[in-house]
Amino acid sequence: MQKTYDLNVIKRTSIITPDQLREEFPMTETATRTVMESRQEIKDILSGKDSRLMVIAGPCSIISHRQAVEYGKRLARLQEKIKTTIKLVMRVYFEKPRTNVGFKGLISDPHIDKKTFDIDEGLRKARKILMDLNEMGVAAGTEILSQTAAERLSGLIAWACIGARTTESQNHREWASAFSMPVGFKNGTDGNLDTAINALLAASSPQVFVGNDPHGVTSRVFSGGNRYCHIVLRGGKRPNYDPVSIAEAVGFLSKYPSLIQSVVVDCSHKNSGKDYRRQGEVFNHVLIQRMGHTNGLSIRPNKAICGLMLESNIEEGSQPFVYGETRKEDLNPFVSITDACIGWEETEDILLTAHGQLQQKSGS
Ligand SMILES: O=C[C@H](O)[C@H](O)COP(=O)(O)O
Ligand SMILES: C=C(OP(=O)(O)O)C(=O)O
Repeated sequence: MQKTYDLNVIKRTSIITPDQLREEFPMTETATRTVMESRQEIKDILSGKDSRLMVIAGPCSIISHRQAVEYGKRLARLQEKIKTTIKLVMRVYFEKPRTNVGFKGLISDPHIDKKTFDIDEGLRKARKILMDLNEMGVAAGTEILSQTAAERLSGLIAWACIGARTTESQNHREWASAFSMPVGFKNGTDGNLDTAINALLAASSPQVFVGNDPHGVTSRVFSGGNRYCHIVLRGGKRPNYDPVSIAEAVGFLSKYPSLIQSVVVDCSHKNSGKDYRRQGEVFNHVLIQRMGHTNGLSIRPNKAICGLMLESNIEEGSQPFVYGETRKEDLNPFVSITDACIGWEETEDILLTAHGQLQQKSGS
């Protein structure tokens, strides 16, 4: 018989199972504490029990252990200084959803050579980075793009995000309904809010879907529904961090009282017009909306704004990178090879200033 399937498959190789990876990098008490406490803090912020602001800050993509740990150390020191007003979560993004083609992140290609695609090594690197960050007390946030990564790493994640390109995907909504951590859904790439609201409705409901058990065996999964799914505004055809757009999102959410009524605003992507230098301006604009009347301006506080996201790296901007041509050894690990980011100094400045303002506001 002529073969009718797999005609475009060149080869298959097996990958490490969730159990095997967890055995190689077992949880520690400190890491467990970081994950569980951070998840609870984030849940409390989302539901309004904790009045602090959540800020998810970190590189567009993680490209090395050295970069992740160096950024994490700085974030941990900063967290100590601003912990009374801001809960920091580090962007630890190992999977990049591309508009068409390109580097898909450290898990897909840890040697960044467009040749080896050593996914086992990528998963090991990712788990080691997450272990080390959690050991340092840094809460990790990541985009979940594949079920494979979710099943192997989710125990180390405090906050997860479903990106603009996958918010409409039924599979991603199903996985989110089973996740143990709060999950943000971005609005669609065109700015569509319906997609994100439908995602929240689906992910907060119990679901039955096909997944894998800890040994990697295909199984039916029965999920309970995730009560802590929320919307992340990232702009689309136009930015959506202005008061009218945020009011529109909050108004839309209010039709579904069982959903989280707070929103997180991504200062990057289409909210900054993909110009990293504008992130600080977007951040401050949203902070004023959240705090309300400040410096003589008459603005009502918008408590529905519970979080902000910054794409920030150790050094600002991005570096020249041609996937498959630029050698990993020639890359500066502290500069982005995907979206351009603000640098550490600016990040620290934005967050310390915000802390000062929030402190002043709560004291007034
Ligand atoms: O945050 C990252 C990018 O915006 C996203 O992965 C899309 O990137 P691309 O349009 O360069 O493929
Ligand atoms: C890809 C990202 O964002 P978005 O889904 O909003 O494009 C990201 O945050 O890295």
